[in-house]
Amino acid sequence: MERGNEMKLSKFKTICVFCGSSPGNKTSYKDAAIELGRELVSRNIDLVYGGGSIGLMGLISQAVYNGGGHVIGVIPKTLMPRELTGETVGEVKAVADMHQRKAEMARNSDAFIALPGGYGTLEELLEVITWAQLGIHDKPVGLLNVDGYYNSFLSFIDNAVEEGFISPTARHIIVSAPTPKELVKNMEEYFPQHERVASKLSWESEQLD
Ligand SMILES: C/C(=C\CNc1ncnc2c1ncn2[C@@H]1O[C@H](COP(=O)(O)O)[C@@H](O)[C@H]1O)CO
Repeated sequence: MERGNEMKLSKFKTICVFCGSSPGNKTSYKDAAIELGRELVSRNIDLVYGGGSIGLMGLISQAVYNGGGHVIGVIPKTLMPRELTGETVGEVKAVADMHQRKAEMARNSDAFIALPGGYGTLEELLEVITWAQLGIHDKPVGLLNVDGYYNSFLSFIDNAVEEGFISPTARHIIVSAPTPKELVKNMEEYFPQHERVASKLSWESEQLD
């Protein structure tokens, strides 16, 4: 490696990224997916994602793959036909169903990031937040708030805290930032503050198998 071009080190070896199977309407969403992919490569972090080449999923996986990074796509067998998911770059892990997919994605990652996306992304994001709250894992969960896409979601969460449904310490589970660089840095500094309902060990055989 050339002098002055050393790879930045990260405490994360692998990050799981949830993101839209659509590209969204703004160029900034597509740019952010590519920028996050390049940020992972620059820090030597492998990508775990939902597989396929459609929407933001395709852009981030291609960016990591083109940069020489390792890409692992975890796809349920029913979504494997190319007309649904497109071509997949890198390693493909076929799983039986959506539940096994999320467990497999979680097991193989040191942290999670959600880019802009729709129902699928929100469902995946909320599940890993809930798992963190319960103490199933203590991995950082990051929200890449591109162009304020997640402002209304974050306001909703703040309102849930105000209304007494989410504890202020559990609000802290969500780490958010507007750019990939800031987000990964904030996630590197994350330290859980919330009470865990059960220990990680007691959940491991239940949830992540
Ligand atoms: C049925 C649709 C697309 C099928 N293709 C998908 N291939 C792989 N993974 C997918 C697919 N659709 C959703 N996912 C997962 O959910 C997230 C994206 O969902 P969103 O609703 O677009 O936000 C993504 O992280 C994948 O893990 C048409 O949707």
